[in-house]
Amino acid sequence: MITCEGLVKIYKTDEIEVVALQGLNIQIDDGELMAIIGNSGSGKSTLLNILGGLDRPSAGQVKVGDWDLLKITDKQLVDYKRHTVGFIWQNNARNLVSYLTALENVEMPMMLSGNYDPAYAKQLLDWVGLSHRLNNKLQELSGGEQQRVAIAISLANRPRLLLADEPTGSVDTKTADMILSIFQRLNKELGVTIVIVTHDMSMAGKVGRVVAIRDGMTSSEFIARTSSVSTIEGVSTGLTGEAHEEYVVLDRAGRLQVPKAYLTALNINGKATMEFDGDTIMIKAPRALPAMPVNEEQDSSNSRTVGGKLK
Ligand SMILES: Nc1ncnc2c1ncn2[C@@H]1O[C@H](COP(=O)(O)OP(=O)(O)OP(=O)(O)O)[C@@H](O)[C@H]1O
Repeated sequence: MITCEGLVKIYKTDEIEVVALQGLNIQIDDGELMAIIGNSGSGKSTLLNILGGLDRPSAGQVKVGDWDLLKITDKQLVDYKRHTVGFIWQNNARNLVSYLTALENVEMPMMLSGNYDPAYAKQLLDWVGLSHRLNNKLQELSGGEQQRVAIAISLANRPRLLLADEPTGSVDTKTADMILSIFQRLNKELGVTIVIVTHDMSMAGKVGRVVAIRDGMTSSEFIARTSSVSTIEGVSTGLTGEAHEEYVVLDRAGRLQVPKAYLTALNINGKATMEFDGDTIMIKAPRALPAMPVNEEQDSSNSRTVGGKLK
């Protein structure tokens, strides 16, 4: 469904250029429910905004279904945003109108896109567990309920791809769990592909695949299996090794990102040696250069040797 290869995003502000994505590769399958994690500033939201058509890539390849988001025209982008992709933000006020009811909020985007379908609007609210709140105004709903309305709205135009940026960022654990189970249900019943950007490691741990982004590139991947406690750069991810296996990501040219903590621990800076013993690849700090041979006779007379020759 989604292919990004060598994806680059550069923000230019006055004289400063920020490289938010520097050659990112990621593949997301049709019907997948997956999460993207990474430290603040690693480029998660930038990636999501590009996939959602809210921001333009600078270079590289980014395809969603049949759409090429690097080459897409402004007119096509409107169509893409209206029909292919749905968005959920942490701050759900962006999606909702407080003086309308939950049902009206879901119906509104349907009307705007010419696909008014009140039965489907009710069905969506039922799926997110709000069939008893259809006619309540948004301001009468709790934060968690409003977030569930936002999920229903994001699906109003039957998108194939749902992008969620910190969807559980402002709700309690119980509501976060409920939101995740709604995602699981929608993914299963509608087959919609769901990409969640999150800091919430417990949420990440409950999806099939987690991709970690570091410095604007994909660094490692965690694939669900059945078991160990994993860490990324010494920070516990909350992804239990019992449930996830960690893989380092290699691009097509064989490049990989080595965590900064490992490089610092080995004092590797700029260069390293790599050895292959038929089974394992070892990356080591370069060996110290062999000491120059010293001519004792000359040494005692305080002369220096260079390459074994007297100077
Ligand atoms: N509109 C912008 N103009 C300039 N720089 C930007 C802009 N948006 C993001 N950046 C920069 O790009 C980098 C990546 O930002 P991004 O918001 O994608 O990170 P993030 O991983 O989502 O962080 P967070 O978890 O804090 O939201 C950061 O250095 C950020 O300062």
